[in-house]
Amino acid sequence: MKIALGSDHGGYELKEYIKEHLENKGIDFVDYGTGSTESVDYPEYGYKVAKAVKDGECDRGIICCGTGIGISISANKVPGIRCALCSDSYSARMSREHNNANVLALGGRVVGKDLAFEIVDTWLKAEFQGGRHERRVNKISDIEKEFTK
Ligand SMILES: O=C[C@H](O)[C@H](O)[C@H](O)COP(=O)(O)O
Repeated sequence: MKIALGSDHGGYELKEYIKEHLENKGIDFVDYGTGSTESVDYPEYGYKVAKAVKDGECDRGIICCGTGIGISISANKVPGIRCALCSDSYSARMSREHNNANVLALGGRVVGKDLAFEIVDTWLKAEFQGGRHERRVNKISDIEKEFTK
Protein backbone atom coordinates (compact mmCIF):
# COMPACT_ATOMS: atom_id res chain seq x y z
CA MET A 1 0.00 0.00 0.00
CA LYS A 2 1.26 3.47 -0.91
CA ILE A 3 0.16 6.46 1.17
CA ALA A 4 -0.02 10.08 -0.02
CA LEU A 5 0.96 12.47 2.76
CA GLY A 6 0.30 16.20 2.92
CA SER A 7 -0.04 19.07 5.34
CA ASP A 8 0.03 22.82 5.74
CA HIS A 9 2.34 24.50 8.25
CA GLY A 10 -0.09 23.74 11.12
CA GLY A 11 0.13 20.02 10.41
CA TYR A 12 3.75 19.90 9.25
CA GLU A 13 5.25 18.61 12.48
CA LEU A 14 2.63 15.84 12.79
CA LYS A 15 3.12 14.88 9.13
CA GLU A 16 6.84 14.50 9.76
CA TYR A 17 6.16 12.26 12.77
CA ILE A 18 3.74 10.18 10.69
CA LYS A 19 6.35 9.88 7.93
CA GLU A 20 8.83 8.47 10.42
CA HIS A 21 6.15 6.16 11.80
CA LEU A 22 5.33 4.81 8.31
CA GLU A 23 9.03 4.40 7.56
CA ASN A 24 9.48 2.36 10.75
CA LYS A 25 6.58 0.14 9.70
CA GLY A 26 7.94 -0.29 6.17
CA ILE A 27 4.91 1.39 4.60
CA ASP A 28 5.54 3.17 1.30
CA PHE A 29 4.53 6.83 1.00
CA VAL A 30 4.85 9.96 -1.14
CA ASP A 31 5.18 13.33 0.60
CA TYR A 32 3.28 16.05 -1.28
CA GLY A 33 4.47 18.79 1.13
CA THR A 34 4.58 21.22 2.73
CA GLY A 35 8.24 21.08 3.58
CA SER A 36 8.53 23.42 6.56
CA THR A 37 6.60 25.39 9.18
CA GLU A 38 6.49 28.44 6.91
CA SER A 39 2.89 29.60 6.47
CA VAL A 40 1.10 28.09 3.44
CA ASP A 41 -2.51 27.53 2.35
CA TYR A 42 -4.04 24.16 3.27
CA PRO A 43 -6.32 23.76 0.17
CA GLU A 44 -3.24 23.28 -2.03
CA TYR A 45 -2.07 20.28 -0.02
CA GLY A 46 -5.52 18.78 0.49
CA TYR A 47 -5.94 18.96 -3.28
CA LYS A 48 -2.55 17.39 -4.09
CA VAL A 49 -3.14 14.40 -1.84
CA ALA A 50 -6.76 13.95 -2.92
CA LYS A 51 -5.73 14.07 -6.59
CA ALA A 52 -2.97 11.49 -6.02
CA VAL A 53 -5.54 9.12 -4.52
CA LYS A 54 -8.15 9.92 -7.15
CA ASP A 55 -5.64 9.33 -9.99
CA GLY A 56 -4.44 6.06 -8.44
CA GLU A 57 -0.88 7.29 -7.81
CA CYS A 58 -1.42 6.35 -4.17
CA ASP A 59 -3.88 3.97 -2.54
CA ARG A 60 -4.85 6.20 0.37
CA GLY A 61 -4.00 9.59 1.83
CA ILE A 62 -3.21 11.08 5.22
CA ILE A 63 -3.41 14.85 5.58
CA CYS A 64 -2.87 17.27 8.47
CA CYS A 65 -3.52 20.93 9.12
CA GLY A 66 -3.91 22.78 12.43
CA THR A 67 -7.37 21.35 13.15
CA GLY A 68 -7.66 18.96 10.21
CA ILE A 69 -10.85 20.79 9.24
CA GLY A 70 -9.75 23.02 6.35
CA ILE A 71 -7.63 20.38 4.67
CA SER A 72 -10.38 17.73 4.99
CA ILE A 73 -12.99 20.07 3.52
CA SER A 74 -10.60 20.75 0.63
CA ALA A 75 -9.87 17.06 -0.03
CA ASN A 76 -13.57 16.24 0.03
CA LYS A 77 -14.14 18.60 -2.93
CA VAL A 78 -12.40 16.09 -5.20
CA PRO A 79 -14.97 13.61 -6.58
CA GLY A 80 -14.38 10.09 -5.31
CA ILE A 81 -12.60 11.25 -2.18
CA ARG A 82 -14.08 10.35 1.18
CA CYS A 83 -11.90 12.13 3.71
CA ALA A 84 -12.58 11.51 7.41
CA LEU A 85 -11.33 13.90 10.07
CA CYS A 86 -10.63 11.78 13.15
CA SER A 87 -9.44 12.49 16.68
CA ASP A 88 -10.07 9.00 18.04
CA SER A 89 -9.42 5.42 16.97
CA TYR A 90 -13.07 4.32 17.03
CA SER A 91 -14.02 6.96 14.45
CA ALA A 92 -10.97 6.05 12.40
CA ARG A 93 -12.01 2.38 12.30
CA MET A 94 -15.63 3.25 11.50
CA SER A 95 -14.54 5.62 8.74
CA ARG A 96 -13.03 2.60 6.97
CA GLU A 97 -15.56 -0.09 7.90
CA HIS A 98 -18.70 1.96 7.26
CA ASN A 99 -17.68 4.89 5.07
CA ASN A 100 -14.81 3.44 3.04
CA ALA A 101 -12.78 6.58 3.74
CA ASN A 102 -9.80 6.80 1.41
CA VAL A 103 -8.21 9.83 3.09
CA LEU A 104 -7.63 10.39 6.81
CA ALA A 105 -7.31 13.93 8.19
CA LEU A 106 -5.72 14.78 11.53
CA GLY A 107 -5.33 18.05 13.43
CA GLY A 108 -1.71 18.77 14.28
CA ARG A 109 -2.88 21.21 16.97
CA VAL A 110 -5.50 18.76 18.25
CA VAL A 111 -4.02 15.28 18.60
CA GLY A 112 -0.64 14.40 20.06
CA LYS A 113 1.87 12.22 18.30
CA ASP A 114 1.08 8.97 20.14
CA LEU A 115 -2.68 9.28 19.66
CA ALA A 116 -2.10 10.14 16.00
CA PHE A 117 -0.03 6.96 15.55
CA GLU A 118 -2.79 4.89 17.16
CA ILE A 119 -5.39 6.49 14.86
CA VAL A 120 -3.21 5.96 11.77
CA ASP A 121 -2.50 2.31 12.62
CA THR A 122 -6.18 1.59 13.27
CA TRP A 123 -7.22 3.33 10.06
CA LEU A 124 -4.65 1.51 7.91
CA LYS A 125 -5.65 -1.86 9.29
CA ALA A 126 -9.45 -1.52 9.06
CA GLU A 127 -11.33 -2.72 5.97
CA PHE A 128 -14.58 -1.59 4.37
CA GLN A 129 -17.41 -3.94 5.32
CA GLY A 130 -19.60 -3.42 2.26
CA GLY A 131 -23.19 -4.67 2.48
CA ARG A 132 -25.61 -1.97 3.65
CA HIS A 133 -22.65 0.42 3.88
CA GLU A 134 -21.93 0.02 0.18
CA ARG A 135 -25.46 1.17 -0.65
CA ARG A 136 -24.90 4.31 1.45
CA VAL A 137 -21.48 5.06 0.03
CA ASN A 138 -22.98 4.70 -3.46
CA LYS A 139 -25.53 7.33 -2.49
CA ILE A 140 -22.65 9.68 -1.63
CA SER A 141 -21.34 9.11 -5.17
CA ASP A 142 -24.81 9.88 -6.54
CA ILE A 143 -24.72 13.28 -4.84
CA GLU A 144 -21.34 13.99 -6.47
CA LYS A 145 -22.67 12.94 -9.87
CA GLU A 146 -25.55 15.38 -9.59
CA PHE A 147 -23.10 18.27 -9.26
CA THR A 148 -20.42 17.11 -11.71
CA LYS A 149 -22.70 16.67 -14.74
O1 LIG B 1 -8.52 24.47 9.01
C1 LIG B 1 -7.47 25.14 8.90
C2 LIG B 1 -6.22 24.75 9.56
O2 LIG B 1 -6.39 24.47 10.91
C3 LIG B 1 -5.04 25.69 9.35
O3 LIG B 1 -3.91 24.95 9.72
C4 LIG B 1 -5.12 26.98 10.15
O4 LIG B 1 -6.24 27.74 9.79
C5 LIG B 1 -3.84 27.82 9.95
O5 LIG B 1 -3.89 28.91 10.80
P1 LIG B 1 -2.69 29.93 10.91
O6 LIG B 1 -2.52 30.55 9.56
O7 LIG B 1 -3.15 30.92 11.94
O8 LIG B 1 -1.47 29.17 11.33
